Amino acid sequence: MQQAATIDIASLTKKYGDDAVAVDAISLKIKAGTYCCLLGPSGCGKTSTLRMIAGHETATSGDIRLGDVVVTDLPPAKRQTSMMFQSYALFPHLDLVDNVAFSLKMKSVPKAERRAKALDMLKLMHIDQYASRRPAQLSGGQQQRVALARALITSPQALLLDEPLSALDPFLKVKMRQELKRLQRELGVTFVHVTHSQEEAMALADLVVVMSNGRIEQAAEPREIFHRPATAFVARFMGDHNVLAGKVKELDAEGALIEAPNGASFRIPGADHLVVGETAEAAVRRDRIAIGESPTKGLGFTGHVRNVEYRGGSMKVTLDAPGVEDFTVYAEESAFDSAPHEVGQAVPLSWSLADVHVLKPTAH
Ligand SMILES: Nc1ncnc2c1ncn2[C@@H]1O[C@H](COP(=O)(O)OP(=O)(O)OP(=O)(O)O)[C@@H](O)[C@H]1O
Repeated sequence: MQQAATIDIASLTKKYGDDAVAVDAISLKIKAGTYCCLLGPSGCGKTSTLRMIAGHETATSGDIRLGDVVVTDLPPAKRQTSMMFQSYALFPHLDLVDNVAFSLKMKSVPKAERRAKALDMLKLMHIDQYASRRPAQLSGGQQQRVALARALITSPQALLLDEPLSALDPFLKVKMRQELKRLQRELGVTFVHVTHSQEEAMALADLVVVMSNGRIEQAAEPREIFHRPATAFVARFMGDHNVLAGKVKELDAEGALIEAPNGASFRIPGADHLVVGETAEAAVRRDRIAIGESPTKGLGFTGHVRNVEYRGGSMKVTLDAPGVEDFTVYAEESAFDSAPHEVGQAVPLSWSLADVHVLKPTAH
């Protein structure tokens, strides 16, 4: 059984050249035995962060600790981490046992011992029956299991995975996702997994780290990210909220009234950082909005239906209104069917104040 280590990242920065800041002074603690997903759109800095943890990229400034050891300037082989690459990077001319045993060979572990250990790892990944095959004789999912076995054979304290599921078809993706979770649970090792898929991060992670523009927007458990997105970026990126934005017009005991451009106004709950005259943002869950019920003042508006899509079990209704961009409602299928709405139709939308969540100002 591997020993897990806490990964402690302090003010870590990566610059490529003089002005391209890929990772901008991020700090993050990933406790030992955590399944952590680094999530964000292309170019947000997640791979650079992972590669700095692995030692495949140098840090421009800041520190990385693995357990009690500052590893920032150590070469990859000295870090007790192991990385699994997107391309699997298997040796085509070696059978599975030799592929998996390769790093032990580099460490001069005797042949019988390294082959026995490789076979154990293939058993752990449920592919020992193919031990004498070469990678080309395996499916994509099986090749990935070999790559995982190879990454785990050195008993790393942390396993680093760069988009490990992106090459698989959707069915296999879900199956391998369950395998990764099982493996992490059984081994108890710290996993850091880079993905651009919200669904993948929500399904796998104990800790989801949402990144944008080289910074961390929010690091929290999946349910916290879903129910309480910290910023407008997280609310929009996770895709289950609408963001309402405008200037604070009035503050009272119950909250605030914000005025969106073009005159629409909305009520939001109170928050310490709200100041009259300054910009405020709030999120409303897409599945908590009623279509067809006239709103209480400030808790809804009248929108024009722009598009209706079937999602299976619910409809995705996109609406436009002055001062409101890209407003989306997930309407339960039978409710929608009992009062269907056509494209172009004007419909009242409403929600309750309890379903409005105030967002923090975005960090940049
Ligand atoms: N070797 C490099 N030289 C110069 N710029 C780089 C290099 N590697 C990455 N970058 C830049 O740094 C930024 C962050 O890249 P990074 O690969 O870390 O992002 P990412 O979130 O992993 O993106 P993706 O999901 O597309 O892989 C991007 O703007 C990218 O263009």
